[in-house]
Amino acid sequence: MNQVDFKKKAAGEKAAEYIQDGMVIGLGSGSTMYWMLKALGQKVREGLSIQGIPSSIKTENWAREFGIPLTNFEKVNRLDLAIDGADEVDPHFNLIKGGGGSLLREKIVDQAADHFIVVVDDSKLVDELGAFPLPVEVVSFGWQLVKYRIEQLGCQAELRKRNGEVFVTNNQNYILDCQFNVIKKPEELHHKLKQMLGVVETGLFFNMTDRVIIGKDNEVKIQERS
Ligand SMILES: O=C[C@H](O)[C@H](O)[C@H](O)COP(=O)(O)O
Repeated sequence: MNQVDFKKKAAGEKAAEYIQDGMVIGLGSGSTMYWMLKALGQKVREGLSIQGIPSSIKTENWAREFGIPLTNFEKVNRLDLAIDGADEVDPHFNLIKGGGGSLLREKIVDQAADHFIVVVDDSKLVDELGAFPLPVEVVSFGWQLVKYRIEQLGCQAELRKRNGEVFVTNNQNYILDCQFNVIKKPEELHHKLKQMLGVVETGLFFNMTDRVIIGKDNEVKIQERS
């Protein structure tokens, strides 16, 4: 395991400690969450009684592999806690998410929770968002037009591809990765983007995070919303 994975593992395992008996948990996506899910699976085997709602097909598969009981929004309409990774975290707890393409389901799950914990390694901490290209989920029809309009806001947008093929989200949409370099006003940018027909959701998460658990070289640091 490399040093970054080690930090992700430490943050993910720490987050699992916040899960209490009887809770319904939002299960975020990504490689840091893998470690949280693995640790949670162990707790379930030891007798912890919880249910989770996964925010991606990959997370659902991992949760099943680790024996985590699952539920869905047909059965519950609020969650006690959501835990999720992030691609960037600024000092105000604004986030960029969606590096793995799961931002829409993540936002639905994370917003439904009473409390929201973010798990990251320390490379994700930034002074200002925007060096990481902002993922924006768009409908496939007319994506070129949406790309053109987004670029008028001052970024370079690129249709996400994986192995030469267009990347399709779990919701059958496309992702435009928008290189802004610096995002001065995340909330304002989010609203501008959401007004564009064809934009489904943005990877900007704000006013949601209560706690950030950060895996560092030899420790795990916890920052709480002040
Ligand atoms: O779509 C993916 C999610 O927003 C992830 O939570 C985010 O990309 C962080 O992933 P990782 O923990 O693998 O760096």
